[in-house]
Amino acid sequence: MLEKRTPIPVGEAVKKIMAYQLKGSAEYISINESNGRFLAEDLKATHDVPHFDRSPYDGFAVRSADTKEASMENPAVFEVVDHIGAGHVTSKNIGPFQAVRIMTGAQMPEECDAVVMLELAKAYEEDGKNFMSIKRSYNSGDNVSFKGEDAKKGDSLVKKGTKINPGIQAILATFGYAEVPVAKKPVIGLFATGTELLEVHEPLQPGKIRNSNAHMITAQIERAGAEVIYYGKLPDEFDTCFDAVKEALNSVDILITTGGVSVGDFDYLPGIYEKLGAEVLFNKVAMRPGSVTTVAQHEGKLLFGLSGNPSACYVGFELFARPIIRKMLFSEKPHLRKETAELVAEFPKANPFTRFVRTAVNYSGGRLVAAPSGVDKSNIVMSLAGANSLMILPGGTRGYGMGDIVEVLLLEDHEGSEWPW
Ligand SMILES: Nc1nc2c(c(=O)[nH]1)N[C@H]1C(S)=C(S)[C@@H](COP(=O)(O)OP(=O)(O)OC[C@H]3O[C@@H](n4cnc5c(N)ncnc54)[C@H](O)[C@@H]3O)O[C@H]1N2
Ligand code: MOO
Ligand SMILES: [Mg+2]
Repeated sequence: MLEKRTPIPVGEAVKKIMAYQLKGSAEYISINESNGRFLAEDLKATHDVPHFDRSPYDGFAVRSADTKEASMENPAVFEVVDHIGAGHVTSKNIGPFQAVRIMTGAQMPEECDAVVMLELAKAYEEDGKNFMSIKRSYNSGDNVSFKGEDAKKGDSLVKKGTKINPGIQAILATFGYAEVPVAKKPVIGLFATGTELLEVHEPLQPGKIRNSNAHMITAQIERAGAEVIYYGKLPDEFDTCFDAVKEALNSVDILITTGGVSVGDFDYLPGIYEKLGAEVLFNKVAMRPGSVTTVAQHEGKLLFGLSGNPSACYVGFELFARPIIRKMLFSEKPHLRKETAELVAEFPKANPFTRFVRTAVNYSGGRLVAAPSGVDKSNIVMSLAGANSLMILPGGTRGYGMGDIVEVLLLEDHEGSEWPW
């Protein structure tokens, strides 16, 4: 007899998954490989930056007290007793009315407390000695880049769980992280099920289609920050699928399958979970697409049975698999970021289910506007290409139209949200 499934709200389904404390772990990798990875520790300043006072200009380091009387009519004259570029430190003691020709980035001589830009000084030579004169006065600290101006030792800089970007690369290098503590990428196994599936290089045959889900989900897993082991496609045969799933579970943190999860005669995933003795957390969600998304837990591992229908598969991954992956990457905001946008399309028909419409959001005159990125059906592939977001249209008694303010979940954002439901 056909089993009756009870749909649960999206938020409840996500909560059940997040209750599984799949633990992330850390590893050290070369800074050269760390861009795009997720920090496994808070970053703190381990020393002042810069760690010495330095010149921010090419110019002359002076003692500001010696400049006090300088004016257009009465220039102050300095003997230039040394000449240093960045990386060099003067060994001279700088006395009254002496200066050091200093280049950007070079350490300030101890006695000097101001820098005159080259353009504002007149340099000349007399009797084999170097001099320069200035026509204005300087205050202590003028044109000095002070120790600790960029960061003070102990400052909190970047939070654990943040995705490493080019700016964070600069910080890591500044503090000498040749090896960077990052979250180990969770290992996600992937099977695409379906006797109808052809590999990407195979010519079309009657009744068969190319396996697009495997490539799509692989890219989604990578976008989420995890590592994928693609085990290939499986025919709709119970024993073959059961053995493959059981075996793969030994080597992965999470196992994702696509297809075979609904109520069809060749939809074997529900039977496979049962034979495994896995605990099914839910097998129906009150949403479209992706209503058949099923998640089970077996010996501390999660099994995601995503729909075979491409758009349903895509949405199921983003709402349910992405957050647990991000959690294993130490994110405090593992869910998709939610924003509001103005709808620039018509959805006149009321729908009983909450819909997640593949959407392109864009800025227009300072506002965020949302338009569907193609046909809104779960078996559609083409609308996925232009989707940078999922528009949430709650189920109810009315449709939605131009100008309505809707909520959107951003797919390519790196901030995330703590809990959008
Ligand atoms: N009687 C009912 N039939 C269906 C129901 C239902 O509630 N009662 N739910 C429908 C909904 S909603 C969805 S979504 C699909 C889910 O189907 P499955 O997850 O079991 O997936 P399959 O049956 O294996 O395939 C569905 C569809 O997707 C195509 N597919 C599968 N794998 C791939 C792939 N790797 N790449 C591209 N396309 C793929 C497959 O050929 C089918 O067309 O069930 C409805 N039916
Ligand atoms: O609900 Mo199915 O899971 O739309 O696509
Ligand atoms: Mg099916």
